[in-house]
Amino acid sequence: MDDNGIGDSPEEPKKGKSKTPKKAKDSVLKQKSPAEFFAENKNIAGFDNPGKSLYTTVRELVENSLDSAESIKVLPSIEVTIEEITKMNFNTMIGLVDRERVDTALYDDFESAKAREKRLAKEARLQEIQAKNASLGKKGKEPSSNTKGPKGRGETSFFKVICKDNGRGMPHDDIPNMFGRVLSGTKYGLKQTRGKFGLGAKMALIWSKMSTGIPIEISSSLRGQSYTSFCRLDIDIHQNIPHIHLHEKREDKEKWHGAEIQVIIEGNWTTYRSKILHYMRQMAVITPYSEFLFKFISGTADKNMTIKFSRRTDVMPPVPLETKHHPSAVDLLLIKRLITETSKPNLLQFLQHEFVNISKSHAERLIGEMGPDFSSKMPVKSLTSQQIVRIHQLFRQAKFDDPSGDCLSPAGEYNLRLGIIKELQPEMVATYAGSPQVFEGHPLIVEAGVSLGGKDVKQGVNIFRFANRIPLLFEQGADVVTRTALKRINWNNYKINQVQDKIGVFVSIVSTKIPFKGTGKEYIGDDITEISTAVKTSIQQCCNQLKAKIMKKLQARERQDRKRNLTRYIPDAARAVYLVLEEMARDEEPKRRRYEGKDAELLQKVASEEITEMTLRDNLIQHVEKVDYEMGLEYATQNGASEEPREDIYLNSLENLQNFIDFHSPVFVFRLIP
Ligand SMILES: Nc1ncnc2c1ncn2[C@@H]1O[C@H](COP(=O)(O)OP(=O)(O)OP(=O)(O)O)[C@@H](O)[C@H]1O
Repeated sequence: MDDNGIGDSPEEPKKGKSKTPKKAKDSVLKQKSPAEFFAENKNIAGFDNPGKSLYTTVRELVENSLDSAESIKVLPSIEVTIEEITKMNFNTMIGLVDRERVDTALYDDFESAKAREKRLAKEARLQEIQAKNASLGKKGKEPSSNTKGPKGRGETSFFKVICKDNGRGMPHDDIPNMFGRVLSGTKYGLKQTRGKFGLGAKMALIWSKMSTGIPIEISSSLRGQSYTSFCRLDIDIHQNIPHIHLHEKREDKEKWHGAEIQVIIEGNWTTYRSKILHYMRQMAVITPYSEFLFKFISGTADKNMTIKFSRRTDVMPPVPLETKHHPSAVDLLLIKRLITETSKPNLLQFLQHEFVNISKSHAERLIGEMGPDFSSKMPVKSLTSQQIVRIHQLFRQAKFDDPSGDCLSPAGEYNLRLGIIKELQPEMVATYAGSPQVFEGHPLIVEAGVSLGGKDVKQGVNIFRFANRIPLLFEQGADVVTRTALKRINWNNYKINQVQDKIGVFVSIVSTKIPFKGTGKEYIGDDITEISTAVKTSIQQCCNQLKAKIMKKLQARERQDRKRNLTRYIPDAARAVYLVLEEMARDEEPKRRRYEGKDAELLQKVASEEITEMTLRDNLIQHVEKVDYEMGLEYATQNGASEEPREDIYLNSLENLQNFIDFHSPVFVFRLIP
């Protein structure tokens, strides 16, 4: 067996074992395996083109690593390396001799002399503009990739992607199926996880098979295991089974637990570099308890990069719990499956234990409602198809309490706020965690953050979307968060200027079922009222908090302006008043009006220069200070504060067994870890 696995013909599946039924000679009917289907329609899983495939591969591997570390409550430490492989190295890897081009015009990136001349002229013009901009201190646009050279697919090249984590690892015998059988995974239960379909890692493998033909390599070790599993495999697309090249146990010298996956694929770093970096950055925002080390290695030193996203907190959100189905969310097929799988002997226990929100007495009432053919003690496995339909109909019509959000693990306001502050350093930020909602029987929690100002934030609304703690970067326009933020929030109402202010909108949705459009997990549609309403409410709640702060700021500024204006007129006013008083004090006796009491005393003091222009000026300044202070106090009192403006702090409920306490305030969330 050679080392790279290419050209191996290991453990060929036995012929005639295919499940495809024999077909009549003239039949045109064909079957497709899931692997074949996804290989032919890889765009629906986010593998649209080489660049996007590189992005999706990184994403799938990182998300698996996070799921894995979080599942054993270990703070994730993840290393992602993308190594560019030149065509020559790639050919050497697979044992292909590099060949010089002979007929250059045969190639897609061939450039005629005329086209070359035109391109060079364009480049020269661009360079001139850039030099001009640079001399004026302006930041010019980066040249677009198509001005760099002749057109063509030449931009794409090969990459080794390695993702190493400190997670759970995988059982030795399960590895081939986990990576080499489409639609196999450990996350199918009713639980909030990033992975769901049992597809992502296999798609990376299918793409490597399609683009480079080099198998995937997996190293893994379970906690406390004395060896490391190593597996090199590819996939038999036609039969949807793993094609194992090497599967062995190796000595684990480091006592490491986790997984390291290596895949060699075609990709495009130039066009997807910023998306990949954005993804890593946003992942760091939503999982500040993780540590990521991202490396890009290439033959060109100035392209290389190492970015460390440090851990900002040691507290992870609690591990999401597996839950049972809600009666309103099951279909006939699912009820039948639950009946087949249940260990409960009778109908009463089946209803009571296999679903949420059905107590014993409730189950008895439901059975009574099903009719005389049903009884509590009847064996659940004896139910006929018609009887199951009756149960299904009743589940549809009866009312049940909503599922609770206890099984969910939202990012938490603390993490969200920490991430926003770390990432954007805004001038103001507000966060809000909504109460659990329900969509088709699945609990759902929406959390939001709205920030104003900050570094590297564009004017207008900047949207950051997360679902089950995955950043969503594509299909932004159609997403429920974008639509809600741009169309259903009247920013003016909150004293925020939608066009001029730098607004950051962060929305994180967690659920046991995120209704993504497509398997690519790129966006959540805008057609689910429960979700769009919850998103709108959460953003509005943040805006309300911001409005209070903005109003305070505006009022403070108004006060300052008023004070500044009054102070500006004091010297003129003091001089004018003093001149009048001086005139009055100097008037000759007969002409002089008689002044009495305080007036006479004042004029006397002016005449004796006990009161001068400066005295008036000082008194006016003191008066303005006094009025300003009184107005400030009055405002603070109106707003519920006695002396200094005060803000409420409250304690979170301790019921859900989290070993920390959050102090919430409009200006901060403070986490106390006992
Ligand atoms: N780094 C890892 N550590 C531990 N287990 C892993 C790792 N990567 C993959 N697995 C296992 O392999 C299974 C298949 O992974 P795959 O990415 O194909 O699907 P998924 O994560 O279950 O779902 P999705 O297609 O939605 O991402 C996972 O369910 C998990 O059990």
